Amino acid sequence: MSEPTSRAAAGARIVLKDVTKVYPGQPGPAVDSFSMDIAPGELIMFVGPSGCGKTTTMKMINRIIEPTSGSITIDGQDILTLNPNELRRRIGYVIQQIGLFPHMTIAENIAVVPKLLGWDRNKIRNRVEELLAVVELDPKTFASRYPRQLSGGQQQRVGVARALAADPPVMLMDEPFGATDPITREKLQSEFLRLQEKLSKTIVFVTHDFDEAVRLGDRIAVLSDHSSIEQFDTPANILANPANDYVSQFVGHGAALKRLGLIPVHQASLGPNVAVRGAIEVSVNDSLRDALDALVLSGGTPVAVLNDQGRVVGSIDIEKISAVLGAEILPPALAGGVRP
Ligand SMILES: Nc1ncnc2c1ncn2[C@@H]1O[C@H](COP(=O)(O)OP(=O)(O)OP(=O)(O)O)[C@@H](O)[C@H]1O
Repeated sequence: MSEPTSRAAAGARIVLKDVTKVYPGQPGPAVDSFSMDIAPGELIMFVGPSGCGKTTTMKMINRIIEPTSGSITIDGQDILTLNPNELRRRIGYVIQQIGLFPHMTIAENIAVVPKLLGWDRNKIRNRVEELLAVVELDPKTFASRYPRQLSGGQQQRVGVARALAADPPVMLMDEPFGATDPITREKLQSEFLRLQEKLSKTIVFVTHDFDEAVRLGDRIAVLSDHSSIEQFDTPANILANPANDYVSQFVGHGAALKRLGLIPVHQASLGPNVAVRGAIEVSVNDSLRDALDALVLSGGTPVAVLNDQGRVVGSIDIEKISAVLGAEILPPALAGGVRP
């Protein structure tokens, strides 16, 4: 198991120790002795098949489900000693079904927790406007609309804004983008990543989708039945070294390509400058997967790499990409096949 990833953070540390849940009348535990240490500001993905216990594990953190045994602390405080309502106000919660109140406007939906906390009207209004802007919905257009007057993706953004309203240190997200189409989903994921860069919440995020876990997670917990942790590590480490066959199955095909998607071009040692021809070029901040795409389009000819100012700072070819991953990833025949 890897060390928690470091990120200067506003979030809280969450420690689960031997947490078990046995539902009444069930022969075995849904979650069996689950332990995990989550650092402040980490974005942790729970990924696993339907029924393995992801949601049950997550919902014990805000006590929507009460643990049968074990302990959960947030910044050292045992959650069982806190009033559940107070606990839930300190934890943002976003679910796939969104759960906006249909008879309330968007502004009123976002204001639910601040109102419970007794904020004054001005403070609430300012916060609502700020949050709508954060999730890229124009307050003038959207504040007074009702949920049914928004698209699914827009409603999901409101769900995120509502969970952020009281600036909780912890967020729990249960398949939040699961019901959206692939394009909206990718957009919401990118927005969410940008947001997390700024906010550094501690986030537990449940998904079925391993690619989503790779894209978003600081660390991924691959879970099997009873919430058993098969591997808990960074996306790059899981892709490079799946712990067992179960994890390999989850990673699926194309592990090398997925890894390339995580590594920026500037981590490769670049070749000599080449002239920019047409649109086939990449930025130092693009991923090596983008660079590979560009190389396919260029027919294997080295592709120019541009810096933030648009100046050519070098070139990239298949061998430079392969060198970053390690020689074993691309078989020599393939690497040789596209050599210019
Ligand atoms: N209220 C309940 N009473 C009895 N059994 C339950 C209850 N809720 C969940 N379970 C069972 O506990 C196990 C774990 O369920 P859980 O919802 O945590 O899984 P999951 O991994 O989140 O699944 P999914 O991805 O389908 O949401 C399942 O076998 C499920 O049938």
